[in-house]
Amino acid sequence: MAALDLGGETPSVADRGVWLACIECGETHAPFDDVIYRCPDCDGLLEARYDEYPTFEDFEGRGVWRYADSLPFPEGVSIEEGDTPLYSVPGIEAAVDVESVRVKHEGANPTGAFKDRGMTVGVRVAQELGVGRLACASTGNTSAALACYGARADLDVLVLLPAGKVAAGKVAQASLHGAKILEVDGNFDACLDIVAELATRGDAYLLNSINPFRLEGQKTIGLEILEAHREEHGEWPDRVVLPVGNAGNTAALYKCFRELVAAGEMREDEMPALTGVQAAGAAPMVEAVREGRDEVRRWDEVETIATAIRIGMPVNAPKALPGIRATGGTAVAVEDEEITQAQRDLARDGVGVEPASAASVAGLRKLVDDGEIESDERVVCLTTGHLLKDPDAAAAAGSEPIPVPNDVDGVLDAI
Ligand SMILES: Cc1ncc(COP(=O)(O)O)c(C=O)c1O
Ligand SMILES: N[C@@H](CCOP(=O)(O)O)C(=O)O
Repeated sequence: MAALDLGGETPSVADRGVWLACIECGETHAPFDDVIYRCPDCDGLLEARYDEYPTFEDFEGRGVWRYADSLPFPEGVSIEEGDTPLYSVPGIEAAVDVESVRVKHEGANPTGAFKDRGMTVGVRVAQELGVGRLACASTGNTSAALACYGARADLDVLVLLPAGKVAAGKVAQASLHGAKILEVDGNFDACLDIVAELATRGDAYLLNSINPFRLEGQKTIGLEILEAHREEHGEWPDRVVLPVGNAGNTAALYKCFRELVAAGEMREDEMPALTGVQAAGAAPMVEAVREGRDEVRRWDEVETIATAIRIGMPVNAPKALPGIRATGGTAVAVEDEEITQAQRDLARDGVGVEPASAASVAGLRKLVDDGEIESDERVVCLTTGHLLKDPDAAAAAGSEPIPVPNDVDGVLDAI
């Protein structure tokens, strides 16, 4: 372990080696005395900090909790999340002019999305704080994961969904795991505004990605990518391409890389270039990156087939934008048709994903075509959720079943 910090104030309130620091003013706060989501002094986003940052040698075991030395607890409310595959995708690799493409498939998590990594940590923190009710706003996957992990921890779960805009598989998951589901006549951002207000009033513990402990769990995506990529290629990837909604993963991966720099595992100039992809109909981060702005402008009207990333105000933008810049990354918007084509291409390589996940591959293709990604780069695309999350989108992207009569000749005619 390396006794290094990530900058900012030396903590006055360290608790078990972990504390919260404001990314804006640097003020530090005890993590488990009170429930806080933002800096009480300046309203900035909070980040977990530790008195030591582990090296790869310190990790043992499997899944998210293999990385317990970089998490706030030695174990969590776990159903064996993490340890997802880093697939080769020969068809995509042949079609895209880069050195290599690998796909980190987070659809292989217990509830079929990366959110489980955040919830195994976040729900453990909720237990520590002794809260009674967990809550989130969701485009679907967060609600499925929170319902599942809340059930496992025997805690009440409340979820607010944008009415009519959440894929069927996700609502079914939240429902069966026992969450109370409220459908709001508004988009995801409106749901988040409401649930954040409930949390501030103390009516629920918020487990969206504004919660800094959620992102601690999601940091392990980066650790797994780096370990697996180095094992296969002998080096870190040059670039990680990922879909962006609330920008939690972008923030978490940047934090992962910075902690490895702090631990002496990685040089700053080796951090993979974080490359965010949004749907053209919901692209406030892309707009900010392309216009060189430090702040994201809220989009009130958002629309895309990739309902998981139908988000107009990414709450983690103040963490994610610096990550994209510091790593030499970029951001790009893709059309829904490009997303659907990438979903088909991934499926032909044997990787079944929901539309938002396919955005990463669509974005890679676009950036290569535009000459923004070089042919000598080793790239990892993050696919964030399983195909069955959104069966309607999958069926629409696939081919229609052919009705045939009940006899061999009829079947032979059809083939
Ligand atoms: C399947 C899927 N992909 C991507 C995202 C975007 O991730 P983030 O909010 O971390 O940017 C989400 C949710 O936001 C999601 O559910
Ligand atoms: N895609 C998300 C949107 C909410 O993101 P979060 O990471 O802030 O919880 C979802 O599945 O709800």
